[in-house]
Amino acid sequence: MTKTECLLNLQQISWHIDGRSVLDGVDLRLQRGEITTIIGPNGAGKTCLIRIALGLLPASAGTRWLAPNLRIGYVPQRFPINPYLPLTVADFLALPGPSGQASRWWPAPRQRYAQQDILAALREVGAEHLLLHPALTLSGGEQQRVLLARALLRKPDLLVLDEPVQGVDLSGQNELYALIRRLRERHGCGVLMVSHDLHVVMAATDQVLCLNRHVCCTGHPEAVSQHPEYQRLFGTSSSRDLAIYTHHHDHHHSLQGDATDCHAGCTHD
Ligand SMILES: Nc1ncnc2c1ncn2[C@@H]1O[C@H](COP(=O)(O)OP(=O)(O)OP(=O)(O)O)[C@@H](O)[C@H]1O
Repeated sequence: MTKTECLLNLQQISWHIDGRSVLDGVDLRLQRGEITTIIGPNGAGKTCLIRIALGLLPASAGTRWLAPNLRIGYVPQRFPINPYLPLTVADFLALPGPSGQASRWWPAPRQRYAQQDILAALREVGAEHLLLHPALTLSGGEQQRVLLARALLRKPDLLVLDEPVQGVDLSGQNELYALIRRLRERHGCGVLMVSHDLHVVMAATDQVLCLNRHVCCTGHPEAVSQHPEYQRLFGTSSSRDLAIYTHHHDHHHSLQGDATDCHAGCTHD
């Protein structure tokens, strides 16, 4: 595994619907081992961009490149379970998952997951105790852990999460982001996620892409929070409040995340 291995490269992606431009000329590049978070206001095109990255939505223009044989684990915004199906968490995780590409004529082949893999995935996300719970009665944070376990069963090179902390309280959000960081380290995967504001992701992400139909700004979260486009979208108070979430160090970052004035004794914590 190399740190600079590119997993996903979207170039000049545009998407139009009903004569309306939803995404316009968006670039996004993600490396193995890196966490990139897409932020932006409601309707900014975050979910559409994720769906284009996943290949679920064809772009109107631009190119999408994935590393060969890339395995993607996807954690959707909502729990994809029919309310009339009384599944336990174990039943849900045992549903066969795709194990290859769909062709024009045939759906993707599916694979069954072994019991020990299901248990290991649940253990990894701290949700082993939920094995026999009815899937539909889980809390927001429990649902996200179970969906993460499901994504891990694919042994992903790239984890894609659409608003993973939606409906989760603040301490639960911090726990979930810490879990995502641990999974990135343990599996050496890349992570692409959507979030609504930079506040909670500040300490959890390497790169931020601030989207509002086009890319407003992109780079290290600290640098993005100072960018005029970010402040115009989220207000200047939002970047002031970020100070409490910032990790402490004694140098600054460029938009690319490089330390601009790092000296021999400077520190990160
Ligand atoms: N299938 C579709 N048909 C028509 N319009 C669509 C379709 N899918 C998305 N849109 C529109 O595209 C825009 C961007 O939607 P998207 O779901 O990507 O926004 P978002 O940034 O994820 O928003 P939110 O933060 O509210 O989840 C919205 O105005 C939405 O109504």
